Amino acid sequence: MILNKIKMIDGLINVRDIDDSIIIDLRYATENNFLNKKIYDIPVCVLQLNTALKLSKANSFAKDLGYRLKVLDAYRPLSVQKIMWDIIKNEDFVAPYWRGSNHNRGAAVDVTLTFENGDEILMPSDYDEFSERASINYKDAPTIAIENRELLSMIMIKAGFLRIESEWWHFNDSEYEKYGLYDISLEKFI
Ligand SMILES: C[C@@H](N)C(=O)N[C@H](C)C(=O)O
Ligand SMILES: [Zn+2]
Repeated sequence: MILNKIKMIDGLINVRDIDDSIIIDLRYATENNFLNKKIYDIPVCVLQLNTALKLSKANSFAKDLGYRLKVLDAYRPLSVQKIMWDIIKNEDFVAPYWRGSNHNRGAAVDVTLTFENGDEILMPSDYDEFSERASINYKDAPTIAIENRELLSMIMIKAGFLRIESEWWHFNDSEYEKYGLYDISLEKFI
């Protein structure tokens, strides 16, 4: 990887430029999401360079254990945060656009784990299932699902991320405060 050859805008880069072994399935670039609406024009996974390097490290840890990381969301332009907020308007599930989300900084990722063949492992809830089952404290799920949730958390924390209480799939870069909120279109990164 030659870092000075990578296209970078405000510290943000295309994750594919540093690691092509991470599975990327940006759900908001499809209709397979809680809005049933495609709100990203193109499926480009963008993060702050240092956040992307941490994610790559997490993917290596996962591979050492026989798994792979699958990214469900990464950098989200601020104007898309407003679209989401206008539909949901519930701070438990969507950060208000005037405060911004760590996704708008390119310093948060939504991830799960897959087996080596790419099949997702069982978790206590679906992605973006906004219920008590999404909480990292939810205990009334099959033991294997709880173990899988904790394995994902162990991998991400070891790589430099922090978890949040309400969503098992969401991880903030521990250094998210270094970054601003951006409204750069995903197309700029291809
Ligand atoms: C919408 C959901 N995937 C999400 O990202 N929620 C958090 C709270 C956010 O908007 O930052
Ligand atoms: Zn998230």
